[in-house]
Amino acid sequence: MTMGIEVRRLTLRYGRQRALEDISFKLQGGKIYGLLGRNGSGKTSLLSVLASLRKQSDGEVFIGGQHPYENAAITSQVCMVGESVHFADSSSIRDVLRLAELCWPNWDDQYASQMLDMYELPLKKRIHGLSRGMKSALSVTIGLASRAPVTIFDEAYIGMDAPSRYAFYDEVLKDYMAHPRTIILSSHLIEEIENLFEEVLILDRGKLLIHEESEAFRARGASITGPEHQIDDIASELQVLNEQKLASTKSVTVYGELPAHLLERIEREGLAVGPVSLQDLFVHMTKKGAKER
Ligand SMILES: Nc1ncnc2c1ncn2[C@@H]1O[C@H](COP(=O)(O)OP(=O)(O)OP(=O)(O)O)[C@@H](O)[C@H]1O
Repeated sequence: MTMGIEVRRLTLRYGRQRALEDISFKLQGGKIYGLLGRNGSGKTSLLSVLASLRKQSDGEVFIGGQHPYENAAITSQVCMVGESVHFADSSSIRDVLRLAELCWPNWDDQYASQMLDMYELPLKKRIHGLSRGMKSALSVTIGLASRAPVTIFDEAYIGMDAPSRYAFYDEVLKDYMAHPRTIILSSHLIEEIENLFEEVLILDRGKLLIHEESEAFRARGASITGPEHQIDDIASELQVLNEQKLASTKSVTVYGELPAHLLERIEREGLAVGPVSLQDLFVHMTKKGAKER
């Protein structure tokens, strides 16, 4: 079962501090979405509103066509997990699983046990005895085993070591193929995870900067390298995100479709054109001083 999400003119304030400002987007659902943004850009705030952990100050949110806040029919269909689980320290992993089973009707206990075996987490272990990485592993286990139609991982895997994270990425894809649903992953480890994203949303200082299919977004970025004067001339017609110079050679990262006459010129003059990673696009677009698009 998949559920779409629609956000209309969403604003969230904490007292006088505005964390999200006039955000609108529509997610068709049944896809893996990446939510990116620098520290403090509003990712957790947005995800908390989607998971009904907070109520927006203005605007509307629809999940499966309904307002989710204090709506049990929807909140039981949404599971958001963060870096560690919010259960009493004295609870055992077994207690946590029993609670999770009560929260999410699609909970798959057998699958949760498989995940716990994979992460070598014994059921009798108590939360206070778990390392940071183990708490993350328990968190992602809950997220995946919830089989919630909207499953949200807010930096949930950040505390895990690289082999555990890669095992999680594999598991997300496998489980999503077997049980298609709407999965949202927020992450700072973009290079590791970007191949999972079908669509990407980028928040910048509380505003939605980009919402696009990942491939289309990546395809808009290019790096062009060659002699400085030629590159400067070409770049003057393009939106330049970044420049690097080494002796008389210059490389620019540009954003936007390259017009045919520039492509011809680049080929004629033997300049090098290469792709730009999603991470590089993100870094250049959200760095301090980057122009608002
Ligand atoms: N409980 C709160 N009370 C007041 N301000 C808050 C609260 N939670 C977040 N904020 C502020 O709201 C803004 C967005 O924070 P949020 O945690 O949503 O960002 P984030 O993108 O998840 O950041 P990070 O990547 O660092 O986790 C920040 O300016 C933050 O200081």
